Amino acid sequence: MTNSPVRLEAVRKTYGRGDSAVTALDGVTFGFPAGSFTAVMGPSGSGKSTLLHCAAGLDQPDSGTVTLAGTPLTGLGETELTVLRRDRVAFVFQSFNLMPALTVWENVTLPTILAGRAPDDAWVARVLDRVGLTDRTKHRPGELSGGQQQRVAVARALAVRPAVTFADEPTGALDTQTALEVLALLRELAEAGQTVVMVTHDPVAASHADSALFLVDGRIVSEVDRPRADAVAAELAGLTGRAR
Ligand SMILES: Nc1ncnc2c1ncn2[C@@H]1O[C@H](COP(=O)(O)OP(=O)(O)OP(=O)(O)O)[C@@H](O)[C@H]1O
Repeated sequence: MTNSPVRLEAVRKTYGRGDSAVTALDGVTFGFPAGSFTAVMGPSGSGKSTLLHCAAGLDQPDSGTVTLAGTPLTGLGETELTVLRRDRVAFVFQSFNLMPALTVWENVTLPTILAGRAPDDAWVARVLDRVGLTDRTKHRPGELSGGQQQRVAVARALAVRPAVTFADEPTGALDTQTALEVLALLRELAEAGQTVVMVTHDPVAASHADSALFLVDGRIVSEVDRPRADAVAAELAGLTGRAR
């Protein structure tokens, strides 16, 4: 775990109090290796999104430590966290958070500009081509379909070429072909040395990752290397029976 851009140690997270308390993460220790593409899987309510949010510094664990891009998050102020997330991390979440007044091209290049760097126009054009939006670069989000907006969000994350990309169901709203292009782009990021952590319910999406990590009741219960879709589906079917 020495070279882990994302490391969790004994991370616990409980929501609510007393009788209604829910332990979402129950002592998770894991290091996501540099240059790896990991699918986080498990039954509904097993803690996948909570793990992603804690790992990305969007949510704070009750105990344990998270180290992101070499920086321990414990004790960081909101401003330091914001700068770390802006400069080193990309998010592909289901809520797209696109800027309605900006064009597709402007949305995709905004994080790089905010980080004080010049966008790599050739790379941005390539990413937009891969998500099938080359002819939409001057459109605004309101002029696009839901799936197209999600593709803009994916392109925006990939354009930054961050140290770590967190993706929550990145292919959920996409057609099969576009989903495959997005997964291939995530794979490319990992091959270029970046670290990709993807929450998904889809065994086919997980089969594009280097490994699949399985959660049950807030604990990591297994990991499958070079996951095949059928093996992932079988593992999930077995775990669903064990969930509370
Ligand atoms: N803000 C919250 N307040 C109270 N309970 C929460 C909150 N967020 C999550 N939980 C609970 O924590 C547990 C883990 O939730 P989490 O969203 O991490 O699961 P998940 O594996 O991502 O689920 P799904 O696959 O359904 O999206 C669940 O029991 C959930 O109800």
